[in-house]
Amino acid sequence: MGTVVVDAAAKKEANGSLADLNPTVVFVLGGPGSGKGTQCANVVQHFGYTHLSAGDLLRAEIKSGSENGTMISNMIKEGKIVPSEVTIKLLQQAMLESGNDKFLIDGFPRNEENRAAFEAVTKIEPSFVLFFDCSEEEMERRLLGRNQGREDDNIETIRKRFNVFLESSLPVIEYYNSKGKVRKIDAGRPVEEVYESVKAIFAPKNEKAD
Ligand SMILES: Nc1ncnc2c1ncn2[C@@H]1O[C@H](COP(=O)(O)OP(=O)(O)O)[C@@H](O)[C@H]1O
Ligand SMILES: Nc1ccn([C@@H]2O[C@H](COP(=O)(O)OP(=O)(O)O)[C@@H](O)[C@H]2O)c(=O)n1
Repeated sequence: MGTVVVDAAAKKEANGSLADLNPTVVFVLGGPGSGKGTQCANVVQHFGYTHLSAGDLLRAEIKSGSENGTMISNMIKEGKIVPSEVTIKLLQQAMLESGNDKFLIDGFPRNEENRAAFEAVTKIEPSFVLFFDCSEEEMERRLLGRNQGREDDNIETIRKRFNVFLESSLPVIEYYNSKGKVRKIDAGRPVEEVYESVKAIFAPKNEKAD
């Protein structure tokens, strides 16, 4: 009971401060292994955004020994999407702690529940949505070669993640597309070529970025 009260108070405080911040948010979406994290690192270097990967925040939460750790770990091993409440809280905290007001939110929202809950809780609308479009064949090759020791980068979980992407995440991209917010990138090319396209979206016209 005590925990619930503390959580509600923390949530209220986080929302108040986030609303004051009026942050710029870009959602970075695409299938597993499409290169979201790789390209976000480039954007951070050149355009001053803070990169928040929902997956990284969830993995850090497991490592921190949080009471949700086991549940999150089991969901990630199954390629399932963790309840929005958990992920949104981590995103809100990370945004407030960053000291920045420009964010690349990577791998979120991954389903309709994520999308609607984030909008309802934070009142934040993304400026636009970067969509890394890549074939499953290429994504599978990249995930199997990623070598980060991730428990979900095995062929069985990869197939489950692809299904979740098709069934739950693509509809979110379609939703934003209907609002004219999607910037689609052909992510099947080499890293440097993909970045050229990404850069063109962030760089103000007639100005050069490194
Ligand atoms: N354009 C690319 N061509 C080839 N390999 C890539 C490319 N972009 C990323 N990779 C590699 O593919 C793997 C998955 O990329 P990552 O950025 O982690 O994807 P995501 O964040 O979408 O899951 C990593 O090992 C990364 O080095
Ligand atoms: N919004 C999110 C993002 C990730 N996740 C979980 O974290 C896993 C890994 O996501 P990730 O974004 O780090 O990695 P990729 O699947 O994109 O390679 C997903 O398969 C989900 O189990 C989630 O539950 N909710």
